[in-house]
Amino acid sequence: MKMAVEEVELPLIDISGYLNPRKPGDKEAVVQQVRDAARQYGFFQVKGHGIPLSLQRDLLRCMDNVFNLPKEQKMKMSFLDNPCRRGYEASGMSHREGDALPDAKECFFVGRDDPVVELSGIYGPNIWPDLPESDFRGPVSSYYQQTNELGKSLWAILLEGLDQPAETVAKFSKRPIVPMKMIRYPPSSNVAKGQFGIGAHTDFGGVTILFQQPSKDGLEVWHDSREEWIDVPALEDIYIINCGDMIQRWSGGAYKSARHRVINKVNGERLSCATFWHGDVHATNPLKPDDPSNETIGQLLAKRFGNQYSFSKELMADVQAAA
Ligand SMILES: O=C(O)CCC(=O)C(=O)O
Ligand SMILES: [Fe+2]
Repeated sequence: MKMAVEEVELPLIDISGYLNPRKPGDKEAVVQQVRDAARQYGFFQVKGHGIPLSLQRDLLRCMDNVFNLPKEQKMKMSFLDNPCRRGYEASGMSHREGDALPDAKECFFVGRDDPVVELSGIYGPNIWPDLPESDFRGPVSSYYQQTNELGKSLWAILLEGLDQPAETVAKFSKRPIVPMKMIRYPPSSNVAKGQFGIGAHTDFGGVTILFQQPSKDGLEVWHDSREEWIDVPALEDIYIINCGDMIQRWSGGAYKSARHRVINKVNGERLSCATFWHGDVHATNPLKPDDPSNETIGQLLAKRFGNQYSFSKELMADVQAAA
């Protein structure tokens, strides 16, 4: 393993100047910092994001509540039995190429809560654990809404950084696909040698909004030109934002989709929650509106998850037929 000569830190950007500008130039300053970070790292830390600390703490409590349910109760909510891949994923169920062992993490997925299943489960209802409203569904739903809004604002900032009007985001946010994944990593002492909390990967799509349990370090981001992993601290009220493969592709490589992984560094469990803001299923690259060969978000999604889920052929047919 290569030793770092000097510690590199991801840029920390206060985006409140964009969300609530007080004077001329506030928005532009944020756009510029985000553009630089997305170009250089594909990842950055964010404060001034507007998500209340009390809601973040509620979310942690809800994650504890669902993951502490008995194993049989969790397995009854298995995402493999759910038409929309919502619900529980047990430890050891996802395996990344090149890794000796499957990921140690367990997850719980929610998404847009639509009443009926559509498009092979791209849209549809969530599954909720049998817990009082205030111990899961209520706070999780509010948190989901808030990160949804934040995702849209971040997209607007990223688009402005590519000399697009912020309104361009409206072209692909009528009914955006926004899966949210709550994650629990086992204590480092329970993880086998060679096993990662989550193995090295890039995120598939648009903007990822990552919440980490304060002081539970573990995330590492690959820095291409330095050829080393950068440690990302888990700090209270600081979000980690990154660009997925679709953004890298759409921006012609201007913004990076960086590889990252999690090795739980602490002795206790580590909680995190990632919201993946992709966009409308039939939307194409808003930066090249006239390119007829552009794939839709739904097609890219079906392709990427082709080898992971059996439903994917059906999904591909559905997104094609409806396009
Ligand atoms: O838990 C984390 O800190 C990162 C999770 C992640 O990279 C993912 O779910 O794609
Ligand atoms: Fe990721």
